[in-house]
Amino acid sequence: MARNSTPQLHVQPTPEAVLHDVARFFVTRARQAVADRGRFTVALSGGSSPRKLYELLASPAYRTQVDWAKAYFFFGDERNVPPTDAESNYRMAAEALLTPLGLAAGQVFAIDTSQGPAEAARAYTQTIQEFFGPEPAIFDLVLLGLGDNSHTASLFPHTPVLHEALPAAREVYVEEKQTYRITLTAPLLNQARAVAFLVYGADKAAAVQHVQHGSRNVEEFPAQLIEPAGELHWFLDVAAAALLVPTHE
Ligand SMILES: O=C1O[C@H](COP(=O)(O)O)[C@@H](O)[C@H](O)[C@H]1O
Repeated sequence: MARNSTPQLHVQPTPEAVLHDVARFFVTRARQAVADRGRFTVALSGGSSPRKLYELLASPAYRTQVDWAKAYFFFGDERNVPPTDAESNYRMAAEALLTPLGLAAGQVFAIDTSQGPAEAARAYTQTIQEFFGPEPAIFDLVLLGLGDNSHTASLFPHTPVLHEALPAAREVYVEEKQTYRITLTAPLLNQARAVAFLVYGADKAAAVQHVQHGSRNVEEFPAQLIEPAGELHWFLDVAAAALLVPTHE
């Protein structure tokens, strides 16, 4: 598949400004997708960084700008916990965005962890295939975060899922956290029309630098696997961008 993944950098002075930048990008992509294809499909990220973005999207300033009835929400990864658990990516997104928007049940596709990680991954692969039908599963937008160890979604360093060649969901045992997670594979994430990383804070600066400018080593820096067929955007604050060499455009 042709790659179009020269990263487009969007650097803002504060995390709050970055969040507004991503919210505007989200709205633009949602409106464009609905105009072009009649619906908007998005894979949400988890962890701590996106909660404020989701709250912003549900706030009056942004929620009126999207036809949410035509939006379909998936998850890039999930922890192997019930949806009520404080660690659940679904719970975070539901509290901050999905419940406030009052979406219909058929618009939100959570990863069902009730049967264990392997079955969760198998079932989620099937859920995605059934939603997209015979067409390739191409999300209009994939939101991603970046761990300070350069993981993204739940593509963690030195895990077998980094070598998965199929566009699918897979379980992964994360040694450093002594737990399973479920993640979309890099080939599936890379089918997206647009991928947007949201990264802020000085603790992420080294990972940002390694992923973007380090020598290629996907075992150490799994986010280097993200080379989408569509656009690749990095939304950073100055602290997270601090180790990038400035370029003059
Ligand atoms: O574990 C996760 O971490 C990454 C990065 O999260 P952050 O808390 O450092 O912002 C995130 O992309 C992923 O979805 C999440 O499960």
